[in-house]
Amino acid sequence: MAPTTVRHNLAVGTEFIEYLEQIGKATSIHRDELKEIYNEQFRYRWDTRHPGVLGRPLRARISLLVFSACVSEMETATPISHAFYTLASTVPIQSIPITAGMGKRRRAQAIVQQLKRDRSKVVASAEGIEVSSDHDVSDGRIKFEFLPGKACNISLFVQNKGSKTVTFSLYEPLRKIHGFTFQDPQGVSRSHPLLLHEGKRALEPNTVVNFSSNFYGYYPITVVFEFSSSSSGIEETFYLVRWIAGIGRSQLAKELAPKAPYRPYQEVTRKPLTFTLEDGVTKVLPIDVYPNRPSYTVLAHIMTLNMRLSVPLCRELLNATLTMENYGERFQLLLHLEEIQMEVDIRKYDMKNAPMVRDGRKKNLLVLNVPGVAEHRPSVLRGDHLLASLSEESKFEVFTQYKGYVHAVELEKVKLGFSQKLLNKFVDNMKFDVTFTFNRLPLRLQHRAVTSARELNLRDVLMPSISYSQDLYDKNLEKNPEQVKAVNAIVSGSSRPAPYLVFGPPGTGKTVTIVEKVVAFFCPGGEMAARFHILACAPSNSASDLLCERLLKHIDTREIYRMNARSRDPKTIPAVIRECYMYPYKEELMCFRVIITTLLTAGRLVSGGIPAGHFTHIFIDEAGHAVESECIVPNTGTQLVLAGDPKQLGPILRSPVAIKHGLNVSLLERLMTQNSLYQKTGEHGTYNSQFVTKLLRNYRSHPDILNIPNGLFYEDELQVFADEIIRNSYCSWEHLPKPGFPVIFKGVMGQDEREENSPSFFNVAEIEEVVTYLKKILQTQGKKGISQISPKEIGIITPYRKQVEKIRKAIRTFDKELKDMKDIQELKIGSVEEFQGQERKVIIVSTVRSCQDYVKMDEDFNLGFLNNPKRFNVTVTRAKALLILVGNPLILSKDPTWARNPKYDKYDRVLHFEESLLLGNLNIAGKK
Ligand SMILES: Nc1ncnc2c1ncn2[C@@H]1O[C@H](COP(=O)(O)OP(=O)(O)OP(=O)(O)O)[C@@H](O)[C@H]1O
Repeated sequence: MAPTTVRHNLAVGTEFIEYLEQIGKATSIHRDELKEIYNEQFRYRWDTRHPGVLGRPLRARISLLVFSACVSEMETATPISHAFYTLASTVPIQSIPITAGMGKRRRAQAIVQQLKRDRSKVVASAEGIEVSSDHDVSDGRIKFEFLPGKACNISLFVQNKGSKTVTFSLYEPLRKIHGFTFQDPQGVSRSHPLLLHEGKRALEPNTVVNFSSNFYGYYPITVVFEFSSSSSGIEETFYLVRWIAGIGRSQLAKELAPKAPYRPYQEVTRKPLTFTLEDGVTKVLPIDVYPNRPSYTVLAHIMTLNMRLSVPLCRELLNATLTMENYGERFQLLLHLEEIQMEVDIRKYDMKNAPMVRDGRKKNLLVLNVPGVAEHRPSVLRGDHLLASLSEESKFEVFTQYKGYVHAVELEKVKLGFSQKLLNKFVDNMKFDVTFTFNRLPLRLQHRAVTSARELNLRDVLMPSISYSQDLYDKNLEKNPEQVKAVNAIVSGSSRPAPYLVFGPPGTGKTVTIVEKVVAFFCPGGEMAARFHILACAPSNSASDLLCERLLKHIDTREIYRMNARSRDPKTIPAVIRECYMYPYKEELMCFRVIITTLLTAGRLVSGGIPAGHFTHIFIDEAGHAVESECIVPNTGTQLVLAGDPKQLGPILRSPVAIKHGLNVSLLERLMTQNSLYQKTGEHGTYNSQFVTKLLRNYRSHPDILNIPNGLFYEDELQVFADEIIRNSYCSWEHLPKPGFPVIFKGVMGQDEREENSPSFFNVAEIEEVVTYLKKILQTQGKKGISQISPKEIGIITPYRKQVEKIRKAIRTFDKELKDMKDIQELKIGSVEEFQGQERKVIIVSTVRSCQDYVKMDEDFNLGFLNNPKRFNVTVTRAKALLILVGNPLILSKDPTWARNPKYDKYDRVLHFEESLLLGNLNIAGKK
């Protein structure tokens, strides 16, 4: 039987009204006649049994369904602050004309338009009617706490404090949530309405909400109350809405609860400033690799002053096709646009009246508390600077801005080096207005790279059309497996001077093939090795660390140098590759066979004067994740090898304008989609292996883990080649809902919360599940053939930084069993970005999102898992043997990627997810 969701009921209800119109019975109000039509004619029309709506006056029921769906649509479509619910007190729902030509959707929209006027009308008392409870919070919200397994009763009182009699005809939850039941001593219904006489107080509750759940979590429900009163002989219907939520928090959840209510940063608006700048004290000497520009706030200013471009010329440039002639200018403009957005974004964090104190150990440093800095909001790194002015001077016409260099970032505190002039007059708790800045070095390096592209003659790399080395290429290699083909093509330089691309789905060995195998080939020691110098890069530190760790297995440590940015916190570097921060002299650097660094830090090699042509090969792993201008930061015109997957995370950018004009398309993706050398040709649509190799053998995951991404993103081309013992190592795990199927979806009714100034979200109910599963995994030692697992073989992925921080705290600080466990620090907890390129035997994912209101925000700011197929893809392809997904199925099922499962129709899928809530545990693909 089809499930009776609100939406489904709405569909059936409106369909039935249409049917009544078709048979000329639309105006019938006779209950028995409608009942008969419904049961005898309508209900079994298409062999689908529609839900029973017997026993209630049908029309009224349908109108309430229409109303319910409208309110729930409003709830889901708009952020709370903008969701104005106006109940058409002047236009009763029943009287809205429903014309035959009007589609269901339009009809619902028409009603929404009438309802969306004033939320307060459905919250506050109307006609003197009040719906209240002992648990009222405010704004129509009723929250109560519960303990798992213990029933709770919440009394609701409906009272008439007005001056005329009102009829209370119905109450109904908008959507059924497991655990809630309603008791109603007076049996209010449309057929038995209750008259509420004016001024009469309710002595006993009209409605009792019973709730119980065996699980902690956040269980919200929306209840609609229907009333009517007559005015000048006309009967008017109106509605009140109450949002009721049961909250169950364990001890851990209480410890992780918001430290203070969320208060978004207020933009500190200031009049135009006249100030003198007083430089501070820094340990890190800024290097000028490219002329530093003043900070910009206005697009026209940049274009006219710095690029000498008028606005129409900018528009023309942005819309033009990318050529070598406009390459530098176009990318510079895109980078400027990105910078403007960075400038706008960082202004949100500026602080007013922020106190500073002297550092306890180093008296020449001042300490500023910056909430959110631990999660890079704002992003403040060692070597960056900020500007501070004395708050008491801010009203002066002219005042001094002190430049404070960041010496250290510790949790929420930033230690700053200011000039002696400020230190001389400083007393503890002196108040400052603080302006944050961002480090322009990455942008400057990219400006330098794109402007010198033409000068360095990179046409053959960026717009390749030929290869000089055709005869070097061994055609026989085509018979070999893809990895061998790729290695040989690179070694023989088959694509030169064009870049060689290695792309393929997750776990197909791009990193291994290209970096480990090729680099190892070039570095056997001896005479041959002396000819080769390799630069291996990746866009992020975690991917570069991974390259280094893997190469260290094959190459002598003395041959490799992992170059880290000075701003990098040494504590974040894996122990095996921890390096000192002093850069070796140029001559020393040039002796290393392999240098590994991030793309941007590679700019230091160029600044440091490493001659063009020193590196024989430049490898870029995770190239799909890098902005094109980042990819050419290290480029000196040598053989470039790009490894990546355009279906995984792309470049992360802020500016919608820069994104619209292509800055979010990586070099790898541009070549693959726009350059004929890298496209499929011939009858069978094959790639030219002289320039590109596509890897299709997955060496990482169990087939059931791969199944969904394989179908969704790779046309089921991926083949399973993962080691059988490893991939099956959790198939007999006792906690699998379906034995042999190592994917678990754990449905959790949680709440996405924020705290203090941090805009990032967390969800404590999900953290509890993550911790519970983690313990189960770690406690499964040698049972039923499952071998002991070390924390370093487990990864926890979540899209929000706050959730990362809270999960870390839960595991490393609060949980008594976990915090002292051996190697627990090695358990990686991070964002999807930090897991790109990584793999673990077991992956636990916390999706966090539990409120539909924020989904649009995630989409706009490129956050979270919803509406983000690339992030979904990276997340679900990290696990080798066991994947556990923890999330709210009601929210996730609304996302096409999460909900996509061709085996179910729309309603089944919703039921399927809802069932996971009821059962507590569901194996997502296990139900066939
Ligand atoms: N030829 C091979 N034989 C056996 N195992 C392999 C082979 N190539 C790669 N692997 C293994 O497969 C796993 C995935 O490899 P790798 O990380 O290089 O994949 P990738 O394509 O770079 O993945 P991602 O797209 O997720 O970054 C690793 O554990 C690696 O050791």
